[in-house]
Amino acid sequence: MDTTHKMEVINYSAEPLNKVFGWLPHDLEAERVIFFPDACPGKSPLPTGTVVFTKQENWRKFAISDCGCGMLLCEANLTREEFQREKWDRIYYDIQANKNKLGDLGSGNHFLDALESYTDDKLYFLIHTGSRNESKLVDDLVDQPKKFDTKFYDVCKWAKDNRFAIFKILEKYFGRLNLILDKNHNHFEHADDGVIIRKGAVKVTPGEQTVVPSNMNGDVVLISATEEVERTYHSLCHGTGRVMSRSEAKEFAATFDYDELRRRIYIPEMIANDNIKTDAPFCYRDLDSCLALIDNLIIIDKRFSVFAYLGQM
Ligand SMILES: Nc1nc2c(ncn2[C@@H]2O[C@H](COP(=O)(O)O)[C@@H](O)[C@H]2O)c(=O)[nH]1
Repeated sequence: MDTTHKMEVINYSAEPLNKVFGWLPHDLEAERVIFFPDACPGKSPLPTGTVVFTKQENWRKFAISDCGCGMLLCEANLTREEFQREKWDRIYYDIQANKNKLGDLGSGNHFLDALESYTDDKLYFLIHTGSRNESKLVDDLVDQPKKFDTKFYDVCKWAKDNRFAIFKILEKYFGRLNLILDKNHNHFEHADDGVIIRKGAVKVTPGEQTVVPSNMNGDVVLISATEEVERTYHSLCHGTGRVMSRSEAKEFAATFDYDELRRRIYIPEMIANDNIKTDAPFCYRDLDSCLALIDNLIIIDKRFSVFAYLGQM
């Protein structure tokens, strides 16, 4: 870390400041860094759940990895009772057939959930996926600003098209869907005299809605941003974040009750317990304690629970 560079830090996470600070790249020179409740280290240069405002010339190396990844929330013109497991199985095979092309959900933390609301009887879906291998196309361009920015926008467009390709597959089985929102949480934005990098964080203006999921067996909330998001470069978190690494999760998985999980949510049998062990519910933080940390930034509009899952395809 360049100790001569003064960096303002806002910590909305429950983690101690010295811990989250230690997750930042040693050569980052930021004016301001915001850690959200989902802050956690990952494979990318910046930790997940982070917003950075920097004037550093070579900032692009910090913006790479799963560029354009985001979440799409939509509503069916059907009731929850009209959901059919057979259709969910067929969606699994349709998505699997799209490996390495549009409509590829991918593995890791990416998922497709069927949701039910606590306040109405409608059927909802949440799609979380990104740019798959396309994202790597920007990695070698970090020292070529124009090419990097152009390719980055292309990759974000691909990631959005990817979510909409899955949306189309859902429509094939569940009829016309109404889009509620589609938000990219891995991107950059040129600002007046610097750049804002959002890693695992969405852009929101006051009054705008976004979605915060927690885990495959946890609740999801649709929230609106308050005026206070002016303080966070118009940003909010995109999840609750991991509490343990994938290797730690493998140890926990040995005693986890997958039968109980499968009784609570429908997971097609093609997805083995072993496949979901590093993304199982115990890997993630609790939703309500995360929301409490940002209660001045949000209004909760709607709450859902997950009742069917697809992932690790
Ligand atoms: N509803 C679900 N939420 C999930 C699932 N797996 C993870 N999560 C939450 O989403 C974010 C995704 O974050 P990312 O950093 O992996 O992009 C994560 O923070 C969890 O809170 C799931 O299967 N269903």
